[in-house]
Amino acid sequence: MAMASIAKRKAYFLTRNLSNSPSADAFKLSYSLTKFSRGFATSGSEENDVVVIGGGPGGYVAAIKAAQLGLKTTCIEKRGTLGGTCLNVGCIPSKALLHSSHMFHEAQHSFASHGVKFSSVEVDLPAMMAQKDKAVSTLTRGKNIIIATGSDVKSLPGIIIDEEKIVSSTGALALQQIPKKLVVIGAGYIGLEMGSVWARLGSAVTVVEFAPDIVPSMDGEVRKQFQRTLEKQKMKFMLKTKVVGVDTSGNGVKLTVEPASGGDQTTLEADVVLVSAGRTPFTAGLGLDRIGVETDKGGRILVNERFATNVSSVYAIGDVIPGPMLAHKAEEDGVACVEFIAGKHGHVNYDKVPGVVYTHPEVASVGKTEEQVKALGVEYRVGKFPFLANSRAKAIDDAEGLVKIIAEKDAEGLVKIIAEKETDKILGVHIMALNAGELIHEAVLALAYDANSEDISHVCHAHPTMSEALKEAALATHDKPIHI
Ligand SMILES: Cc1cc2nc3c(=O)[nH]c(=O)nc-3n(C[C@H](O)[C@H](O)[C@H](O)COP(=O)(O)OP(=O)(O)OC[C@H]3O[C@@H](n4cnc5c(N)ncnc54)[C@H](O)[C@@H]3O)c2cc1C
Ligand SMILES: NC(=O)c1ccc[n+]([C@@H]2O[C@H](COP(=O)([O-])OP(=O)(O)OC[C@H]3O[C@@H](n4cnc5c(N)ncnc54)[C@H](O)[C@@H]3O)[C@@H](O)[C@H]2O)c1
Repeated sequence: MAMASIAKRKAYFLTRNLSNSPSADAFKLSYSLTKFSRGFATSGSEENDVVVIGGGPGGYVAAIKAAQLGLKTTCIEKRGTLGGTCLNVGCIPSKALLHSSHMFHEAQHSFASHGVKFSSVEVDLPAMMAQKDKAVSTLTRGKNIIIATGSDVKSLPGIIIDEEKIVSSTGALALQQIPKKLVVIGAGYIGLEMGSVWARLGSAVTVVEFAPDIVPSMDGEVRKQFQRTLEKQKMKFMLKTKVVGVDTSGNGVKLTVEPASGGDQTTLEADVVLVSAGRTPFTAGLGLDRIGVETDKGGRILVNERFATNVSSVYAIGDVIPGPMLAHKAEEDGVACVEFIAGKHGHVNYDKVPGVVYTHPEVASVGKTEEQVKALGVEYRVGKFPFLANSRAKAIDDAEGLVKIIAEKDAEGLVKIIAEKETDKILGVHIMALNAGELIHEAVLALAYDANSEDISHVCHAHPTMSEALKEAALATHDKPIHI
C-alpha cells in the first residue's frame, strides 16, 4: 500500500495496488462502508470527519476541499494512483494521443501550405504511447462518507471485451499496432475522439451508431456540420444500425450488423473493435444494498441537492450519480458536497456545465440545444456566425482545420447562440472550431450571469481573435453581424 499525505491540507490519500486481490479489496472496502455508516471510527486508530471512497476528479477534489474547510479527511483509492478514470485511462491519455496524432496529421497535410516541408513523416507508435504514459505519470505523482467510485465501460450483450481485439477506451489508448480497420460501436464522445486518433494514424474507421445521429445530445445543426467534417477526415458512419453478432474466431473480428429497426444483415470486418456505447456507474463491492443506499434503474446512486443519499452520513458525487459524466462536473460535485458537510452552501447548476468533444475541430457547448428549447415550447431567436468570415481563423488557415475544405460552405465551423425571444436571455451556445473548448468559457460565464445576447455584443473583443465570432453571433441573435 502506498500512502501519501498532503500535509499542508491535512487530507490523507490511501492508494493501493490492486494487482493481488481485487475481491479482497472490495470486501474490505464494503466492510468499511458498513462500518462507517454505523458511525464507527475509520480503519486504523484515528477518527475522520470525512472519508472519500474513490480518488478520481470527484473524490480527490472533494478531499482537498474538505481539508481546506478544516475537516479531517481520508481519501481511499483502490488503484495505485490518484486521478481516477480521467487521469489514468480517460481525459488525459486520450488528449495526449489526440494531440500527438493531430501533429502527425498536420505535418502530413497542412505544413507544406505554410511553407514548412519535410522529406518524410512517419509514426513512431511506441514513442507516441511513451509520451502519453509520461503525461499520465507526471500528473499522478503529484463521519461522513463520500462515494466517488466513478464509472466503468457499458458492456453490450454478446460482446466480450478482451482489450486486444475488442477493446474499451482503456484498450484503445494502448494499442500496440495501428489497426488497418477499426470499427467503433457508438458515435459518442469516446467513439469520435478515439476514432479520430486512429483515423489520423491511418486506420480505416467505421462508426456504427444505433441512433439516427452522431452524439445524440449535441445541437442538431452543429452535429450535421460536425459529421460532414469527420466524414471528410475519412471516418465512415453507419447510423440507425445495430451490431447483432460478433465472431472473433479468425485473425480479426467479423461483426454482423443490421438496421436498428430490423432488416437485411451485413458483415463488417475489423482488426480491432472499440466498444464505446456509454459508461455505467461503478459501485461493485461497496455493499450498497447492505446499508440500503438507493439507486435508480441504471445503478446510479440517488442523492438530494446536498449530495446526500437516503442513508444518513453517506453522500455520493461524480459519475456514480445522475448527471453528465464529466470530470469537471465531478469536481464541482465534490466541492459542493463537502461545503454542505462543513455547514456551508454548495451549488452545481447542471444546465450550465460545458461539454467539449476534443476532435479537430473541437465541438463545445453549454446550455440548451435548439431541439431542447423547441421541445420546451419557448419562443427563441438564433444568431450564427461562421468562422469562414473570421479573420483570425482565416489567418491561421483553420476556418475548419483543413485547408482543402476551406472553400466548402457546408462544412464550416461556427458559433451558434440561442436566446429567448422575449427577454434575449441566452439559453444555449454551441461552437465548432479548432479551439472551441477554450472559446466556450466566455459563453459559460455569460450563462452563469444570466446574460443577454446584447450584453455579449456590447463587450469589446480583441482583433484579430476567434472570440470575435462569439460577439458577431451575439449581434446576429438580436440585430445584424458586422462582418458578414
Ligand atoms: C477515454 C475517456 C476520456 C474522457 N475524457 C474526458 C474529458 O476530456 N473531459 C471530461 O470532462 N471527462 C472525460 N471523461 C470522463 C471522466 O473521466 C469522468 O467523468 C471522471 O473521471 C469522473 O470522475 P469520478 O471521480 O466520478 O470517477 P473516476 O474518475 O472514475 O474515479 C473513481 C475512482 O474510484 C476508484 N474506486 C472505485 N471503486 C472503489 C472502491 N471500492 N474502493 C476504492 N476506490 C474505488 C476507482 O479506482 C477510480 O480511481 C473521459 C472518460 C473516458 C473513459
Ligand atoms: N471530451 C469529453 O468530455 C469526454 C471524452 C470521453 C468520454 N467522456 C464521457 O464518457 C462517457 C462515456 O462516453 P461514450 O462515448 O462511451 O458514451 P456516450 O454516451 O457519449 O455515447 C455513446 C453512444 O453510443 C450509442 N449507442 C448506445 N448503445 C449502442 C449500441 N448498442 N450500438 C450502437 N451504438 C450505441 C449511443 O446512442 C451514443 O451515441 C460520456 O458520458 C462522456 O461524458 C467525455
